[in-house]
Amino acid sequence: MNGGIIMRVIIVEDKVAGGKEACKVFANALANGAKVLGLATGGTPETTYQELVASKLDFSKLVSVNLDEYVGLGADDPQSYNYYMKQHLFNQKPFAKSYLPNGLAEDEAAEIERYNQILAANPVDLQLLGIGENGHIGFNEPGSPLDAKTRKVALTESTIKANARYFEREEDVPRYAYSMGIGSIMQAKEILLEAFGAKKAQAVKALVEGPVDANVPATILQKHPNVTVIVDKQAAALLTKK
Ligand SMILES: N[C@@H]1[C@@H](O)[C@H](O)[C@@H](COP(=O)(O)O)O[C@@H]1O
Repeated sequence: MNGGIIMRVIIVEDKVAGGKEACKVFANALANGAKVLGLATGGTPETTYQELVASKLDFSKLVSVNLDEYVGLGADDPQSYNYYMKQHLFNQKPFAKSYLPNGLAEDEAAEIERYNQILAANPVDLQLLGIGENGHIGFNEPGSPLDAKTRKVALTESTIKANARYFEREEDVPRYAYSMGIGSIMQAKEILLEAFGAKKAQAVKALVEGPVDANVPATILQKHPNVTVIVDKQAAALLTKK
């Protein structure tokens, strides 16, 4: 239970409508002086990025920090999250500075430290999140410590399978990633989580109605004071209160 904090849940027809709602949340954050945007990858935020690209919003004086990156993939690798961000947002709407973990860093501990320093120097005003079918956020898989900062994480089999659609073969999906920890994510002043499609319905039910449970990492968001959840009808299907 969330101790009285209300999570705003917006149910939309589909992911296109979801992207439009999300764009409003971004516009509002910018109007309120947001300087640092926390960004996410995956299929879910694609419509949001389309809306942001089409909008008049200006990110040229803002900083972005991303949640995660696959260990072993460089920024020029089409499957990397660095590449994804350039394709979906940065090429069209550049920021003053955009940070992602470096999947090719030789010294992993130094890379984690570097990213934590970036986050300390750039507190996130609005963090965009998707959600894994198993309730993961970033790459914080079930059982992740709820107070962790950036770290190297092993992907679960379910995440490897879910993300295999972006790779030629399932064997090509990296087994590790650098991810902002749940503690880092919870530092954001405001959080916007999106979920579209029936595969996310169970995770969304746990997120909105379940108890806080480290086995469903997203449920910790119930303890955050400013969370908006945008879901389509399919992802909202198991919610009891609509
Ligand atoms: N690390 C990412 C998450 O940030 C993302 O939210 C999730 C869902 O992805 P999708 O939006 O493609 O369903 O999967 C990946 O594992």
